[in-house]
Amino acid sequence: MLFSKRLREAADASWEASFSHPFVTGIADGTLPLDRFKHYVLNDAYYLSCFAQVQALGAAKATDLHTSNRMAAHVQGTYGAELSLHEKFSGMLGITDEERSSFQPAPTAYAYTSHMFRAAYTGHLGDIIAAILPCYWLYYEIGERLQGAKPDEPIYREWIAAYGGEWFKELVQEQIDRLDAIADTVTEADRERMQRSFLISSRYEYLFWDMAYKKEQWPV
Ligand SMILES: Cc1ncc(C[n+]2csc(CCO)c2C)c(N)n1
Repeated sequence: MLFSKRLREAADASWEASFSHPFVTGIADGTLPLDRFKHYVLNDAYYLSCFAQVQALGAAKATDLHTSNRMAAHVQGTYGAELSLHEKFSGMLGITDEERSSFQPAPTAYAYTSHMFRAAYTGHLGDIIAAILPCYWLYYEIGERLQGAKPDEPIYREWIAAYGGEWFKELVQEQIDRLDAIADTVTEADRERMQRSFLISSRYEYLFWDMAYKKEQWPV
């Protein structure tokens, strides 16, 4: 069985929990209150800037020039996503420069990005791909599921459109193929560590919706 298939099956319960989380279903039917989406956007901007750094560490840890180049190209893709997130959604949601500059990540955003940095600094490229793949792949599956949805709220229609489409599918498949190729060359202990990391990221993806839905803050 392909390593990626083994991971996808192991993560199924937490992915199903993401699909049915009220934040996700609330985007699809347009009932999600905008203040919760704004909490998501602010934390996601922080998440994306860390994600790009982790991808760049992947470029540095790659052992051939082609892979370094592709990982660096993915950094640029994340930058593009971050820019449109800031530009489109900040205007639509009335996020001010002050709000952005004084923003501090909520506990879950901080913990999830710390998990990815841990994989990046302590592991090899396979550990990095394992930690960042749920981000690509889960959003692709959510994008597919939400394609038929036409919420009244234009922001949510934009969000749904961002994760549908062929360009995104190709990026996701590229990282899945990269993970499977690396998995063939490493030890079983490496594969087990990569699987654990993939599962932790999958659980954090669920917690990220929950963080936004509950407008999670630091307790003190
Ligand atoms: C918490 C969280 N998880 C996943 C994504 C989606 N995402 C972020 S970067 C990237 C790769 C290239 O753009 C993808 C798919 C998100 N935005 N926020």
